[in-house]
Amino acid sequence: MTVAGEAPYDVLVGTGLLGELPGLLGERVQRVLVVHPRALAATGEAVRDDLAAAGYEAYVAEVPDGEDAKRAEVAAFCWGVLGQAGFTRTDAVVGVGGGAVTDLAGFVAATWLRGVKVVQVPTTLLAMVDAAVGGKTGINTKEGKNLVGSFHPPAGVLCDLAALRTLPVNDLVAGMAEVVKCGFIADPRILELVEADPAAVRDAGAPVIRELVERAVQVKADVVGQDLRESGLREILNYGHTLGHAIELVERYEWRHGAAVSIGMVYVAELARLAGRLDDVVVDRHRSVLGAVGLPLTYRGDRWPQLLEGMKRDKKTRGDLLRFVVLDDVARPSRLEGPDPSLMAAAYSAISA
Ligand SMILES: NC(=O)c1ccc[n+]([C@@H]2O[C@H](COP(=O)([O-])OP(=O)(O)OC[C@H]3O[C@@H](n4cnc5c(N)ncnc54)[C@H](O)[C@@H]3O)[C@@H](O)[C@H]2O)c1
Ligand SMILES: O=C(O)C(=O)C[C@@H](O)[C@H](O)[C@H](O)COP(=O)(O)O
Ligand SMILES: [Zn+2]
Repeated sequence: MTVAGEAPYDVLVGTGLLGELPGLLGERVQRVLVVHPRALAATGEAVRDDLAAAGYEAYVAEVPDGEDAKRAEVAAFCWGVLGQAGFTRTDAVVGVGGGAVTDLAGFVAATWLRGVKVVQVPTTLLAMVDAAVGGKTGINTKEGKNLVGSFHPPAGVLCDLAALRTLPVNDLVAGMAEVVKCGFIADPRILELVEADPAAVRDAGAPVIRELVERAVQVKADVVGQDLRESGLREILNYGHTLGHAIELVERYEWRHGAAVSIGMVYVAELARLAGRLDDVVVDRHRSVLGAVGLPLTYRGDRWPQLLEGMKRDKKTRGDLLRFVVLDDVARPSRLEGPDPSLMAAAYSAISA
């Protein structure tokens, strides 16, 4: 499918797609840096070798696994490789990995010479349906998630479903949180598919995975195609992330993003219920769908002050005004601005373990 915008690009979903990479890189590219995590060293090197065989001057930058990749020091390491190899504005970066690496690779591409091309090759479910698509790039700081970054859309995205075969089940399940998010904010068919066979969605080889990926990517593409820079509509993709990112911060980035977002969605559903915006049936559906997939629904009850502090740094906050994406119903996202502190605390009590 194609993502609309100033420079439209394709997101390819299928198996055995790596041969499409030169086509997505386009005509003038001479040098390519493949950024990959340590866990995917063999894949990263194979992509580098394929590119070299196709005539590119190809390099690799091996970076740490998971959130450890999203640090300024790691971006600086990648800039060093680009500088040493003499990358110019017609050269390119390829991100091969999960969302942490595609966020980093996108950020490195966005900042090198003020912007060079990036093609994303996501290898986790979460990166396929969310992180690699849409051009949000970034790194963390000790104060919060993704606090440094830019909007830098890729030139193309290759979702090769074969990569999911080696993904640990807990990472597959974490990716399902963003898939379910797309179900709640825009495409209820996703919820029906998950509800019909929750066990299947924990199996990377199940046929339903492809439809779920395609549907979630379509939701994301529709949104970012209209609002790349998050001036309004795009905020709906942040459903569950206000508390979710605060949990990640409190947990020192040791939690999976999807697990934190799952709790964040249950929290904000409870908040919407308490604000009189969402009925019990939809709130309960959050718990049943996310729980059936194996995602967490509760969080420790003794962390409210830290979480509140973390939520103040959410990018949807304006001045002192906390803002949440809430649902008025399934597929009817809306905003809740500056909720009463007692309401926010009560919603926290409702999700406390
Ligand atoms: N830019 C966006 O729009 C956006 C959207 C959603 C999430 N994100 C970001 O994405 C990150 C989470 O991404 P994630 O869930 O993919 O986690 P991740 O990138 O941390 O990957 C999880 C683990 O799986 C390993 N891995 C990756 N592919 C593998 C494979 N095929 N087989 C075996 N192991 C593999 C990684 O090395 C890592 O250890 C967070 O930093 C989040 O903030 C960004
Ligand atoms: O693409 C978006 O926009 C999103 O909000 C998708 C989220 O799933 C993703 O985690 C994103 O990185 C969060 O962005 P942030 O602006 O809240 O840091
Ligand atoms: Zn997310």
